[in-house]
Amino acid sequence: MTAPIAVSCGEPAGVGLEIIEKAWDVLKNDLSFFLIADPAHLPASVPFIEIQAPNEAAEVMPDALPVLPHPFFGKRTPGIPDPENAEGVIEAISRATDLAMTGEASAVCTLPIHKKALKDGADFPYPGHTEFLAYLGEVDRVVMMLASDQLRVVPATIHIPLKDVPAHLTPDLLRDTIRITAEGLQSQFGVAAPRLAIAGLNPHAGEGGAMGTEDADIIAPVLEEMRREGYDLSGPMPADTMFHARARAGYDAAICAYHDQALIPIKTLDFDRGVNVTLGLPFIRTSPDHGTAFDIAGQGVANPTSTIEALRMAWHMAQSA
Ligand SMILES: NC(=O)C1=CN([C@@H]2O[C@H](COP(=O)(O)OP(=O)(O)OC[C@H]3O[C@@H](n4cnc5c(N)ncnc54)[C@H](O)[C@@H]3O)[C@@H](O)[C@H]2O)C=CC1
Ligand SMILES: NCC(=O)COP(=O)(O)O
Repeated sequence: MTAPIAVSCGEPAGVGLEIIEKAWDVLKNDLSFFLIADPAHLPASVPFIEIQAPNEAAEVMPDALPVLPHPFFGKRTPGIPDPENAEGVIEAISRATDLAMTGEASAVCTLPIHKKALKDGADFPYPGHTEFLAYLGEVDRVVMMLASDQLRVVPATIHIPLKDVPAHLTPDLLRDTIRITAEGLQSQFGVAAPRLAIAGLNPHAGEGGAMGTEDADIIAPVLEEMRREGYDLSGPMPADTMFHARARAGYDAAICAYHDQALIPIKTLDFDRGVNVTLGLPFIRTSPDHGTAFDIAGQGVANPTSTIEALRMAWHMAQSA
C-alpha cells in the first residue's frame, strides 16, 4: 500500500490551511495524506482528527482531515504573519521531509511559506523550500520544475536577484540542470526520451553577439557537448517565441535562464493548475504553484486546484516509484 503524503502547513496566515481543507474534501476517497500543523490554527470549518503516526492517516482520511499535531508558538491571524510562528513553519517542513526519508510518508507536499516572514521571524537562511529541501535531502543540486498539462518549465537559476543571473549561469549549473531535468522527466513523468528546449538569456538569444554574449559563449557550447552525449536539446532559443502553442509541441520541458522567464509563461497559461515539483531529491516533493495570498486569506475564496493537482501528482509519482 502507498504510504500517505506528508503535507507541511506552510505559513498559517496564508491561504494554505483553507485550501488543504478544500483539497481534502475533493480527494478524501482517492488518496491519503496528513497535515503537519498546529490544530489550534485550523479554521473552525475544518473537520479534522489528530493522528499520532502517519500510518493512521489512511483510515481517518475518508471521514476527516488527518492532522499530525505540531504545536506552534504564535496564533493564526489570516493575512498577518506572526514571527512567533516562523520556527514552527520550518519544523513542519523538516518533519515532513524526515518522514519521507524514512518511508513513513510516500512524498512531501508543501503548502506555501512566506519567505520574508521566515527570514524576519527565524533568520531562515534559505530563499525557498527548494533550497532548504536540497539541504535536508543532502544533495548539492536540485531542479525546480513547474508543471501543468500545457507546459513544463525549469528556471536554471532560481531565487536570486536578476542582476546576479549572468554570473550564476555557469556551464556546471546548466549541465546539472539539463541532466537532472532529463532524469526527472524519465523517472517521475514517464517521458522515455525527453526533448528539452533551452532558452537564451538575452533578447533574440543574443543575435550573434549583437545583444549579449552569454548565449553563444556559455549556453551553446554546453548544449553542443551534451548533444554529443545523446541528450535531445534545442536552443539556445529566443525566449519570446518558445512558449506559443506550436513551439510548446516541440519539447517536453523548457529550461530557462531565470525565475520569471520560466514562471511567467506557465502562470499565464495555467495559474490554477500548475504544480511545483523538485527534481533531484531522494524523495518526492510537490507544491502548489502559488504563494500565501495574504490579500485573500481568511475569506474562503482561495482556489484549491493547484494543491489538488500537487497532491495528485505526488500520489501518482509515489505509486509509480
Ligand atoms: N511554494 C511556496 O511556498 C511559494 C511561496 N510564495 C511566497 O508567497 C508570498 C506571496 O507571494 P506573491 O508573489 O504575492 O504570490 P501569491 O501567489 O501569494 O499571490 C499572487 C496573486 O495571486 C492570488 N492567488 C494566489 N493563490 C491563489 C489561490 N489559490 N486562489 C486564488 N487566488 C490566488 C493572490 O490573491 C494574489 O493576488 C511570497 O513570500 C512568496 O515568496 C510564492 C510562490 C510559491
Ligand atoms: N515562485 C516559486 C516559488 O517561490 C516556490 O519556491 P519554493 O518555496 O518551492 O522553493
